[in-house]
Amino acid sequence: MNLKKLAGEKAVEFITDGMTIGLGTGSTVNWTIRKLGELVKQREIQIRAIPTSQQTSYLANELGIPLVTFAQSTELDLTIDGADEFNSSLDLIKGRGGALVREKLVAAASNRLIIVADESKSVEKIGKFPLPIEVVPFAWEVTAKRIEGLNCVPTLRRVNGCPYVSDNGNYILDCSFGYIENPAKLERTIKLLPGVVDTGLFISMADTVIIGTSNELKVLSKKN
Ligand SMILES: O=C(CO)[C@H](O)[C@H](O)COP(=O)(O)O
Repeated sequence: MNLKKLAGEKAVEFITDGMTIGLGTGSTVNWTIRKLGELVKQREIQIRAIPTSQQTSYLANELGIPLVTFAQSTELDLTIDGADEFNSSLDLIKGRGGALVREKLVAAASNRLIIVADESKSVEKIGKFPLPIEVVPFAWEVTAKRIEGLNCVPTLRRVNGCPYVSDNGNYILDCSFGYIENPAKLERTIKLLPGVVDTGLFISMADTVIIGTSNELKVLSKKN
């Protein structure tokens, strides 16, 4: 069973006619986007979408999903996206796919954030994998040193030996903090450092997580 497909396709049920939605990035939300593309093609639903990456923009264009920008709409009804880790409070780590800055901007402009993931992304404490932090390329070495001072090991993300460059023209540092005891505090601390654009910590942003497990689909919702 493809658990990413299971969770990704389920999320389409939350999209209703006339919505303006945010489309996340990654292999799980790609299933949502493909399913949505079928509905749009069959004229079963009319929506507009803002993509969180070039990659998602290409896929949505290929499927005929109408795209807009924040110039047309500054408020989104719903965003559907993936995650690298989530805990029972629905705090997330995102950004392994490199789209964290736009993903956070789109999520923050949305009335609701739905995360789609397979069960491997569920953790007791976030921080199992390195935390992606997007930084300005200028003086990135200095920024990395400052982040290192917060007790972690930052590694510049590379592709074929060259620094990975995000859609915003920035670099990404993958930072091994180990398990993060207080994600909200860490987020505030990192964001105060010069050179940091944003972090992959998404704290109190997700409303719902749809999880594909080998037995069933599980839905976690924010406790109000
Ligand atoms: O944060 C992300 C990209 O920046 C992705 O949503 C995250 O990496 C999950 O990806 P996948 O669904 O392929 O496992």
